[in-house]
Amino acid sequence: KETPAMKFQRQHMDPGSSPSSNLNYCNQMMVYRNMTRGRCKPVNTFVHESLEDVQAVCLQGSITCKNGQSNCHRSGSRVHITDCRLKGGAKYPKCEYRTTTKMSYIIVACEGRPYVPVHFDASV
Ligand SMILES: Nc1ncnc2c1ncn2[C@@H]1O[C@H](C(=O)NS(=O)(=O)C[C@H]2[C@@H](O)[C@H](n3ccc(=O)[nH]c3=O)O[C@@H]2CO)[C@@H](O)[C@H]1O
Repeated sequence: KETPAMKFQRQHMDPGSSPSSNLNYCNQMMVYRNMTRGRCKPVNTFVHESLEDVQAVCLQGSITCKNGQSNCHRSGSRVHITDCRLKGGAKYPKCEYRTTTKMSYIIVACEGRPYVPVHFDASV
């Protein structure tokens, strides 16, 4: 059974690739990481930093999440991310994404013991 922490890593971690100028990055990765089954996930961010560095975000001060919980944390510095956003005309099962690579602070929600990222809240 996939744990929330494993799901976070499947959906949001991609330390292996440097921010890609590959415009097909999202079209490929959203399929590889199983976010286009049954529906096209509308928005998804991949983080191009080590797992350790992203897990360390949980050690930052607590802030309020979009859903009102207070178990969110913002990264201490900007990190390399790629935002995948479903294109306007895209119709399931043809999930077509716009790939945008940038440096941003990330906000994640953390839970459990060990206290690790389980949800990507936003990039700012
Ligand atoms: N505080 C919490 N503490 C613990 N758990 C919490 C908490 N909050 C939610 N969960 C849980 O997380 C799960 C989950 O999938 N939440 S999700 O909002 O749909 C994820 C968003 C994100 O994947 C993506 N997105 C969005 C923006 C962006 O820049 N980049 C980007 O990738 O879009 C998705 C929809 O927005 C769900 O089980 C919920 O219960």
